[in-house]
Amino acid sequence: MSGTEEKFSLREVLVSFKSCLVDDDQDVLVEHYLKGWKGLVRFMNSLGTVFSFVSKDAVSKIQIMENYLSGEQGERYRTLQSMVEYELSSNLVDLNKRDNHPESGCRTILRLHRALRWLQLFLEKLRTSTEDSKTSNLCAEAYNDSLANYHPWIIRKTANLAFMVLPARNTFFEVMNVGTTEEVVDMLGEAMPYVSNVYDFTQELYSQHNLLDLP
Ligand SMILES: CCCCCCCC/C=C\CCCCCCCC(=O)N[C@@H](COP(=O)(O)O)[C@H](O)/C=C/CCCCCCCCCCCCC
Repeated sequence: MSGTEEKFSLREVLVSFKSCLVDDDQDVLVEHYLKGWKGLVRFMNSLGTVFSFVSKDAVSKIQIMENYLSGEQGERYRTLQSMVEYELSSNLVDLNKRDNHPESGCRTILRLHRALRWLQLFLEKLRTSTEDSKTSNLCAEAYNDSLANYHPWIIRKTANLAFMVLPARNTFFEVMNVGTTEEVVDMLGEAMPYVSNVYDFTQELYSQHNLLDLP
């Protein structure tokens, strides 16, 4: 990582996912949701260029959402609930095939939401891992049980190859900039419920509106 880039901090990511839940966990602030993802992308960038195909995709999806947020209809994109209501009522979502609205907020968030399930599984595996656990195995298991179900063979293959160069658990924990292994494990335990609440809320919202299979 270059000296000018901000260092990853797991604490910051935790704060973002914590602060994106509002109205008694009944809504999610898009700005803070994206901030959480930006922090995670910073972490991934610090792991080297082998993950750049992943971070490029995440960055482009974050950018799509930031453009909506800073656009004329920005207020409609303030929360996930308001975004879904606005885009559906204005016919701005391609429901069956990509057509006039290939980059709707709803489909873009769905891609990140599916990745959040991977993150949830991966963080839990890291939290309960032992000293001899291999991060590459933990990451691959989490991926194959979640996001891989939505990816074509070539992406699954490339992702599984990239996982093989993930650093060892100790190094991985160091890059998180939290402190000792015990402190990392504690912080992961603290972070999990927030990530899960964000995931569960989004899943329920998308399920209610039949948005879980957007093309
Ligand atoms: C506490 C720190 C530990 C964990 C840190 C994790 C950092 C992860 C940061 C970002 C995660 C990646 C987010 C990827 C979003 C992927 C969205 C997606 O599924 N996109 C595909 C579909 O999009 P459309 O074509 O329909 O627009 C797209 O085709 C994907 C392309 C890229 C490949 C995605 C592979 C995903 C692997 C996820 C594991 C990342 C490994 C990071 C290792 C720490």
